[in-house]
Amino acid sequence: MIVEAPAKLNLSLRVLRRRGDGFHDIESIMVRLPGLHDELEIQAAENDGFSCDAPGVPTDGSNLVVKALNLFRRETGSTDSWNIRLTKRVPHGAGLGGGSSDAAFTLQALNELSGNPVENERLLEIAGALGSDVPFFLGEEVAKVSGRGEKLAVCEPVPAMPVVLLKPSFGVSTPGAYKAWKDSTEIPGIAYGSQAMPWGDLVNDLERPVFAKHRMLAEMKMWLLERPEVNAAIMSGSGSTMFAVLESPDDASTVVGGALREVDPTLWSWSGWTAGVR
Ligand SMILES: C[C@@](CO)(OP(=O)(O)O)[C@H](O)COP(=O)(O)OP(=O)(O)OC[C@H]1O[C@@H](n2ccc(N)nc2=O)[C@H](O)[C@@H]1O
Ligand SMILES: Nc1ncnc2c1ncn2[C@@H]1O[C@H](COP(=O)(O)OP(=O)(O)O)[C@@H](O)[C@H]1O
Repeated sequence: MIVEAPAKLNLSLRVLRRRGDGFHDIESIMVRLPGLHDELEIQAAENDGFSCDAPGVPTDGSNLVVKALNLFRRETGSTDSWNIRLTKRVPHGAGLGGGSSDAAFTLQALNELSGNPVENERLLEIAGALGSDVPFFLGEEVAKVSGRGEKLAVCEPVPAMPVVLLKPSFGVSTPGAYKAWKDSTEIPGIAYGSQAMPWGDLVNDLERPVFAKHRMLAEMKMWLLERPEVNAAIMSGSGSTMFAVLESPDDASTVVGGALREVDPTLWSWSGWTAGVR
């Protein structure tokens, strides 16, 4: 079976409080990016096998795909062997949820290939044990999430938006971003406030700690906001991807070209649509 595991964007991300268990309560509107996805090839085999083509992504038991397989086995008591090949297209440490998506779609595919022994509700619980972002990928294309991110609620429809993604060569550690949130301060002159969109507000409370550590992300945001083609610009999740909502999809190459010339010639970029009603 070949499965596509799409990336996500956080259109809004509010950090409410630090909890006793070390996690933070959040509220976030998350959308899938249907055009940007990893690929998982999962086949029954004589012996277990796992490979991943991306340097820097672990291929041992710490890979979220392997963790998902192990949890699925523990849940079902199955001793079946699987060969899993992961082709990464979503950059990691990027705030795009690539690893979480891989985990969710591995769980879903294993369940399907095994004749659906695990009920949906339970699959969502297992997903939550793998990571706060994992349940989202088992739900709708757009959702309002809360708790540490594992509670899903149906969201008012969000229109699909043309976006460009710009990711510098470095990644950002999610635990590090949350840890620095409480005591972080704003850089003067940088716009952190909500950006009103017809469907709601675009905002990210993790910009404050992450920009304090990576000033170039704050500068990239301001550069994007100055472009006439850009309606709004914000960081996704804990970064390091910045995304811009465009006036028109035809503007993508102008914005990406300008960013490569004027901001960072090594930027990774992607343009396409978010999920939603077009
Ligand atoms: C910030 C977000 C926004 O969608 O995405 P990414 O930037 O990672 O894509 C998520 O909250 C990331 O979720 P996820 O990547 O699944 O995090 P987890 O594996 O559950 O947690 C990793 C670590 O991040 C911190 N963490 C995570 C989620 C949360 N609500 N509060 C936290 O404090 C904790 O220190 C935790 O040990
Ligand atoms: N299948 C996977 N894909 C990507 N990263 C993974 C995977 N499994 C484990 N990881 C580890 O998780 C880290 C965060 O990856 P990822 O979920 O893609 O980023 P983000 O938290 O920015 O959404 C990576 O740097 C890597 O070390």
